[in-house]
Amino acid sequence: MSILFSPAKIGTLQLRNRLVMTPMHLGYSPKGEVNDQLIEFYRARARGGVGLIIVGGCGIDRIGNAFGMTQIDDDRYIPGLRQLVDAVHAEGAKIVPQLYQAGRYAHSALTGKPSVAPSPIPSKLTGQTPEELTEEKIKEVIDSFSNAAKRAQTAGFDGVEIIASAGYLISQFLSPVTNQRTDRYGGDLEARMTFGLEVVEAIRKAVGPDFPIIVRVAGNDFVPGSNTNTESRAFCQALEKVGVNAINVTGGWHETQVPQITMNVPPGAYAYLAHGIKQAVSIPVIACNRINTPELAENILEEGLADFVGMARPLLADPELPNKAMTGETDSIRPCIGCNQGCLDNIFRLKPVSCLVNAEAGREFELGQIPQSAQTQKVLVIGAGCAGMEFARVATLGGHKVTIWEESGQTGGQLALAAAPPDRQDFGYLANYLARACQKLGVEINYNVKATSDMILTAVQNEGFNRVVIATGARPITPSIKREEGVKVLQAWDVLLGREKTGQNVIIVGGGAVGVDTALLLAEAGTLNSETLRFLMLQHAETDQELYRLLTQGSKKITVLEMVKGIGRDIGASTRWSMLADLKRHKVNCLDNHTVLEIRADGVLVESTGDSTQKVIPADTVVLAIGSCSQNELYNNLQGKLEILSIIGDAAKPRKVLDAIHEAYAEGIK
Ligand SMILES: Cc1cc2nc3c(=O)[nH]c(=O)nc-3n(C[C@H](O)[C@H](O)[C@H](O)COP(=O)(O)OP(=O)(O)OC[C@H]3O[C@@H](n4cnc5c(N)ncnc54)[C@H](O)[C@@H]3O)c2cc1C
Ligand SMILES: Cc1cc2nc3c(=O)[nH]c(=O)nc-3n(C[C@H](O)[C@H](O)[C@H](O)COP(=O)(O)O)c2cc1C
Ligand code: SF4
Repeated sequence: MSILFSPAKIGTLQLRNRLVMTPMHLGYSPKGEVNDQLIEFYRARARGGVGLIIVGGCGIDRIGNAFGMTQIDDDRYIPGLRQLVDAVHAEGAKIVPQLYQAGRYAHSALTGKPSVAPSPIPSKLTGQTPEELTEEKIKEVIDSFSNAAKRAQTAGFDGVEIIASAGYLISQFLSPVTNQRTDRYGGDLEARMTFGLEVVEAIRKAVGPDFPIIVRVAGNDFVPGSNTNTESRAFCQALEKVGVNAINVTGGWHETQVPQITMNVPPGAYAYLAHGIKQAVSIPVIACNRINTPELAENILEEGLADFVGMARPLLADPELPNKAMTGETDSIRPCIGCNQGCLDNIFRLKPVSCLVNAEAGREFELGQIPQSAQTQKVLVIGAGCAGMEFARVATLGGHKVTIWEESGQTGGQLALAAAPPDRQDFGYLANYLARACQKLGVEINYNVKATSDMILTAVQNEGFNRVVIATGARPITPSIKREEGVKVLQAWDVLLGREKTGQNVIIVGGGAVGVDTALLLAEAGTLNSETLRFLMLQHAETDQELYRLLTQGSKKITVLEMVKGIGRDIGASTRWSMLADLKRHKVNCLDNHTVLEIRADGVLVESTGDSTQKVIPADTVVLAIGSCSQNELYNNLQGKLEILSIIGDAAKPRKVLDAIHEAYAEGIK
């Protein structure tokens, strides 16, 4: 019997299961309103079987909100909010809004007003200095919280969640780093809790004793000098005393230097934070962050680390995850791979949230169901990378019959390369999902078939294909750099796939994502593996310092050379900083603004863009990571010779997985 799918309560609120969709600010409400896009997004998640939906941050005022945020700061939003509630209720799920005030994380360029905070300490996120809240203004913010909660109740929501995590306003009051007040809101931990507790008390007064209140806390701020799980436990105990019904435990602040939700965070890594809180309170506790499979969720509940499990991005990636888990179809769940490329990176770019693996996310209203074709087409796809497979999946669902020819002996194409560096294995899960989906749908994949134009034309003639899709991807570029004999010159793709071995002194030419990936893979050589680390730690065999050195200092000397300014510029903002920090940790020498002039027997001759000085950097191996070019010859040769011919993914233009998947989806529903 599954614990995850057993009914449970938060206060008076009866839920059909213990899976909670944690809040995501989606950027779907340009004017703060509930609209069809938002309603259909959440309706799909409710239909998918989740127990409770927490609507992503809802602005309680106009000084602490963000772009495209759903607003709950005015009665005029109530009718729209009610429509949202009704849609979710009709699908059997419950729904609460998250009441959001960002404090010094709000940006004046978006709100039009200076941000506010307990103390005027510059924000690491915005670079702006907030205004210190006077006691009078504090009262106004508390009123905004309680008025918003009352509106939520009027709109028919099943409760509210208050955000006291991630470095937003309430966490700013809780932390000694951001709260330097000398009045009753500042000082020791008890005083710093005052604001948060007053918010809860005001809300409780506004909504009455039975309306469920959840508070989202940071299980550890992961900010030097700020609160840890110890202080968070004390806060949660105080929250329980003032009538909070559940605690939602997330990780650290946005400004933390400890990755929170990137691909390198091990699944379920932060469940221990929820457990720490659970040991201190008797109200239900929700564990979250990178809990990306139902099996892991079940395990967390089984081990007693929490009472509920939160998932945000896994439900963006696959709204049907709960239903699929309940019916034993876990292997058809489309996995969230923690890339952030469609979701969080979009928020940083002030764009609405989408998803790399799910082209429908955020477009449920616009797209509806995959249209069923009136006439079944026989389609030949060349290439079983993510573009070819996603096309095949979607076109088959639309009623077509698809055959794929794949040159190699496996599916996934470049996903195998993207998955090769340390902590990037999730790309492999996407490849596995697409291959399984194609297999289940009866897509015929013929391996070890290198298509030529003649073969395609013959197949079209003899086998009756009425449509051909070219999804042949890309190949790495070999630059025309002058080379002397003697230095080993390899392609990054071959190194990543283990087809070629480097020496000990390696220069990587190209500091984009592929160069960074390759450097991180090579930097692992000769470092401690996790099993040995665990053994040495348990035995107290080495000092922490020595273990850190052994984990980060491998056997190779690595230099990354980049012609223009900046390393890893094509990596999304939410992930780039963490990968650059890894390069630094591993002492990878990164030289941007350096052009390679020659590859010589003794190393590489480079010129600095700034002062045009030249030097030779010694190396025994040079690895090329300077980009890729489309494999579009088939398409070019076949143009005009076939009735319906198209080209998708990297074959059309080398880009990213998101582009390949979304383009394939669009082609698939044509
Ligand atoms: C090291 C590396 C890291 C990357 N990291 C990321 C990342 O972090 N995020 C991201 O979004 N993107 C990343 N990318 C880019 C991403 O992997 C590609 O954009 C995407 O996989 C392209 O998919 P595709 O299906 O269009 O092409 P491919 O994956 O190249 O697939 C093409 C397929 O066609 C087959 N094929 C080619 N010619 C023929 C033929 N004549 N007959 C039959 N079959 C043929 C190939 O064998 C291959 O399987 C990375 C790429 C690399 C190399
Ligand atoms: C695009 C995006 C927006 C988010 N917005 C919020 C938010 O408004 N409030 C909040 O508490 N957490 C927010 N989060 C954090 C998520 O609730 C969740 O804790 C995080 O994504 C990790 O969980 P997951 O791995 O299940 O996605 C957001 C996350 C993403 C990716
Ligand atoms: S974009 Fe990436 S991280 Fe975000 S939900 Fe989709 S797969 Fe997950």
